[in-house]
Amino acid sequence: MELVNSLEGRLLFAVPKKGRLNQATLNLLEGADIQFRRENRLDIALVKNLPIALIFLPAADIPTFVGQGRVDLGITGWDQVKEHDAAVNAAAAHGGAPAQGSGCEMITELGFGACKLQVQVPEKGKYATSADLIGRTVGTSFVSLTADFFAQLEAQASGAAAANDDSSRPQKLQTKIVELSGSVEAACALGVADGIVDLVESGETMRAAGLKAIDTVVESTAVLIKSRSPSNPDLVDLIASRIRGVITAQRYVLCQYNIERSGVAAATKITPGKRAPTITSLDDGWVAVSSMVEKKKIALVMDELTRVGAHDILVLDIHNTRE
Ligand SMILES: Nc1ncnc2c1ncn2[C@@H]1O[C@H](COP(=O)(O)OP(=O)(O)OP(=O)(O)O)[C@@H](O)[C@H]1O
Ligand SMILES: O=P(O)(O)OC[C@H]1O[C@H](OP(=O)(O)OP(=O)(O)O)[C@H](O)[C@@H]1O
Repeated sequence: MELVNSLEGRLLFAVPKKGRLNQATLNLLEGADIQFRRENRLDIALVKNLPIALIFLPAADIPTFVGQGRVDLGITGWDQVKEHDAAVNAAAAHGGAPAQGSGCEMITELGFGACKLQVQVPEKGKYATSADLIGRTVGTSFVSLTADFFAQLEAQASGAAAANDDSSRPQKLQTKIVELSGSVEAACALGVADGIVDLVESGETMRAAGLKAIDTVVESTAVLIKSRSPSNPDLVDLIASRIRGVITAQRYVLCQYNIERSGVAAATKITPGKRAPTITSLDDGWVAVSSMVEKKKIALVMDELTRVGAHDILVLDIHNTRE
């Protein structure tokens, strides 16, 4: 109770308490110098160097807390935000109200937790397209997105205008959606469902279960989200800017090289930098160039730089950045 009282005046920031997004989120917080010590089993941690409290929650619940404005900021999967959105809109439609959305605003993608929510069916089974599953049973943890997806398919199949908003979800879906909380891939083999809607990253889980993907419902990455009216907008901006800086540092390396002035135009085409390269004059008509390069492209960039006459090419890790 004492800890709950000490939340007064602090920006509340929800982070995944376990699962796929937990470790990458903790690394991001460390990079953004958000210092805290989490007591054993406690789901609230006070940040030592900023007026922030971290709230450790399941990734699936974070859009609810942020959407209702109970928590100011959150990190979760875009799939979870869209699922919450779909659930809120379906509930509003059920009560006869217009779609109102989840109340979560995306600030930035975070560059980890990439996966796709996909329709999957047995590899050697009789279903080839998602439309073949209309009227059948589909297992998923994402019941609202799945219901919307099949509502659209059913509307298209019945010749009705494509349903773009959730309020046009038919009262009674022909397709039966079965809610499963995990190990969804087991549902087809065990006869619980004809197809599933589940997350795919490498595809290993899917293939091991003898399934194949036939459609994509949502493409997802981890995102930083905020509520519509956060308690301290300046602090939200500060955190967003620190986090963007860390993400950029993770994505880029600094490439430095020397080249004769006559080769600079060709070389800086290869390394244009994030904004522009830094060029410093050296003696004897040579220049030193320093430029940010995407980590995943650096080997090719070094090959090309060598080809246009660059020397002494160095690649340095970037610890942090700020725009
Ligand atoms: N294989 C994956 N690769 C990349 N990101 C994933 C993967 N699986 C899940 N995610 C992302 O991580 C989020 C949380 O999934 P995760 O399975 O870790 O949840 P969890 O909180 O541990 O819940 P559960 O108890 O249902 O497993 C997902 O919503 C998705 O955005
Ligand atoms: O395509 P892949 O790389 O194999 O990843 C996909 C799997 O990862 C997630 O599950 P997770 O392992 O987090 O456990 P869960 O099934 O308990 O949610 C997801 O639900 C899939 O099952």
